[in-house]
Amino acid sequence: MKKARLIYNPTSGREEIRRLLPDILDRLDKAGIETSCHATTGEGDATRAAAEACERGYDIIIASGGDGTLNEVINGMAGQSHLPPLGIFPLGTTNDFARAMKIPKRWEDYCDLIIQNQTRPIDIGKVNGRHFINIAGGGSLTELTYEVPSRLKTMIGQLAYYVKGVEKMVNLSPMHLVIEAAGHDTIEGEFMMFLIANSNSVGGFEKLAPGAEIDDGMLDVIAVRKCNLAEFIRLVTMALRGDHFNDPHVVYLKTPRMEVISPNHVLLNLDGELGGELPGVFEILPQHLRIFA
Ligand SMILES: Nc1ncnc2c1ncn2[C@@H]1O[C@H](COP(=O)(O)OP(=O)(O)OP(=O)(O)O)[C@@H](O)[C@H]1O
Repeated sequence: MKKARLIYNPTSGREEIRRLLPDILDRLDKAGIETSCHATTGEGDATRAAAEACERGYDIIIASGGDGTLNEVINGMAGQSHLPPLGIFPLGTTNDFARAMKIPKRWEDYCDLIIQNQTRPIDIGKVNGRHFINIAGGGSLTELTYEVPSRLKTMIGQLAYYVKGVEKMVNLSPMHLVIEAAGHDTIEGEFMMFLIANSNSVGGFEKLAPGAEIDDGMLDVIAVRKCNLAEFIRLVTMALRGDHFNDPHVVYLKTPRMEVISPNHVLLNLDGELGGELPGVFEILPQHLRIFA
């Protein structure tokens, strides 16, 4: 019998996990996967629970929640000597990573993937001792993901981000950045935002970093040079179609390692959560984890 640890955020998304849990446990159990659960209690708890599950030698870890919960779980796992494969039930408001990995929406189908032990290796991003699985970024617009209150997300879902996004866009301000990426010349200037993608699905923009592959050992960097609000909105609409790469405001590069410094106070967003601030050394941990996908 295999042993799995299911770490779930009971408050994620529309709180569906409470209803699904007995059926998930039953399906796994019947297939020989004995699963115990840990319900998270607040910030940082999923990280502690995931680290403990590695230390206790579980065969499988499963994270249930949104991108925030997933980020906490991989932060508990990264660097552990015993690294079991990770399953993901994407039950948050935003599930960018699961979308990028084409994780089945039906929980039954995903249980079957776990039961069949279908895994693939994935890279993990790291900056200043913290990890991200999908995306890192900086600039005032990227702050919106942690400014949206959880209650509002439970009530109106993705719409909560659009409401806040419009509010933030009106107040966009540039920052000065020096970007030193391995294999590239130094880039310096005024920027509105920068994003560092590990997968190709970011904030619902599936064509933002089409070249980003989850296991290529590379970070895909997209930085937007200073522009006015009208130009920025035009860029966002171009990004929806994947046409933004030809715009002179957009810097795009691939690198395994990059240092970013700024004289401004720039907060970092890691998978939608607040993740410290610049300066930052971003690097990739190639094929560090295996996920069921
Ligand atoms: N019991 C809890 N009560 C309140 N907050 C919690 C609890 N457990 C975990 N959290 C916090 O909730 C945060 C966000 O959760 P999560 O990402 O799973 O889903 P979400 O809020 O639906 O939306 P999103 O996917 O957009 O982040 C986590 O980073 C975690 O710190």
